[in-house]
Amino acid sequence: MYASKLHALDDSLVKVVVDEERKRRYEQKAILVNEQPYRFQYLTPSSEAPVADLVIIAVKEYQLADALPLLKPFVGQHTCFLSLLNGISSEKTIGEAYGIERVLYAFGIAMDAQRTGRDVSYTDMGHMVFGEADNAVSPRVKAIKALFEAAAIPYQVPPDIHQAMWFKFMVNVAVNQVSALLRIPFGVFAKYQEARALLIQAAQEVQEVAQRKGIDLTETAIGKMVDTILSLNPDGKTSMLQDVEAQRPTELETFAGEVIRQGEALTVATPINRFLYNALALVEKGYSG
Ligand SMILES: NC(=O)C1=CN([C@@H]2O[C@H](COP(=O)(O)OP(=O)(O)OC[C@H]3O[C@@H](n4cnc5c(N)ncnc54)[C@H](OP(=O)(O)O)[C@@H]3O)[C@@H](O)[C@H]2O)C=CC1
Ligand SMILES: CC(C)(CO)C(=O)C(=O)O
Repeated sequence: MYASKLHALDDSLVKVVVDEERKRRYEQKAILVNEQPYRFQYLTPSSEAPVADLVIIAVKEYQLADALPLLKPFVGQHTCFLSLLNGISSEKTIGEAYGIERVLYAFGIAMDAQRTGRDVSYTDMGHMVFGEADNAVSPRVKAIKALFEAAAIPYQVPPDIHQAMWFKFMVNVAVNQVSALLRIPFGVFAKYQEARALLIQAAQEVQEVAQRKGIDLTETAIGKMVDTILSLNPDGKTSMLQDVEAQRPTELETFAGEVIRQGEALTVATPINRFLYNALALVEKGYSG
C-alpha cells in the first residue's frame, strides 16, 4: 500500500529488500494494489545500491530476525528506520541491530487493507503515525512529513508518540485477537454490544499495564479505541483474522504474549489475555497441513 504510493510519486524512490528466494518469486509477477500492477525494484544483500535515507519495515514481528540482516548493506550513517510492525517492541529490536538513534517510533492505523495471495486491496489506507523518542519535530521528521505529503500518504506526528503507540497496541490486543478468535469483521463490533464488551475487557488489561508504566491511557482512550474500531469498513478484517483465514502464523506473542509478560513483571492480572492467548494458540495448532 505505502510502496505503491511512493512508487507512483517516483518509481526510483522505492526499493524492496528481500532474500534471493523472494526476489526470484516476486520478479515473476507484478503485485496488484487495488488492481493496478506494480513491479518494484527488488534488492538482495548482494545488490549494488546506495545506502537508504529511509527504511520502512513492514514484515511480521516473527519475521524481523530474518529480515533485519538483509538490510545491512543499505544502512548508512544517516539512514532512518520507520517500523510499521504492530506491537510495542520492534523499535527496540531494530535499535539493537542498527542503533536506536536511527529509529523513529511508528505505526499504521485505521486501514482496511485486505491481502489476497500477494495482492492488496483497500478503500481506506488509514494513516501512519510517527515521531522521535523525545517527540521533537526534528529535521528527519520534517523530511518524512514532506515525503508523505508529496506521495499522498496520510500521516500524523502526535504530541506523545509513546502514548500513541500504547493506544495502537491496545486497539490490536482488543480487536485483532477477538476478531481472529470469533472470525468476525469490524461491522460485528458496531452491531453487537457483546462484541464491544469483549474488546473493552481485553483493552482494560493493557490500560492497567500502561498506567503502571506511567503511560497516560485513560478511560477516554478506551472510548476512543471503540470509536476507532466502529469507524472502520464494516466488511474489513483485522490482519490477524486474515492470518487465521489464510492459516498463517499470527502475532499472538506480540499481543497477548506481551500483555501477559508485562503484566507478570508489574503484578497486573491479565486473565482475559491469558484466555485469548490459549484460545488463539489452539486455533493455530488446528491449522491443516
Ligand atoms: N494488515 C494491516 O491491516 C496492518 C498491519 N500492520 C503491521 O504491518 C506489518 C505487516 O503486516 P501485513 O502487511 O498485514 O503482513 P503480511 O504477512 O501480509 O506481509 C508481510 C510481508 O513481509 C514479507 N517478508 C517476510 N519475511 C521477509 C524477509 N525475510 N524479507 C523480506 N520480506 C519478508 C512477506 O513475504 P511473503 O509473503 O513472501 O512471505 C510479506 O509480503 C505487521 O507487522 C503488522 O503488524 C499494522 C497495521 C495494520
Ligand atoms: C485493526 C487495524 C486495522 C487497526 O489499524 C490493524 O492494525 C490490524 O488489522 O492489524
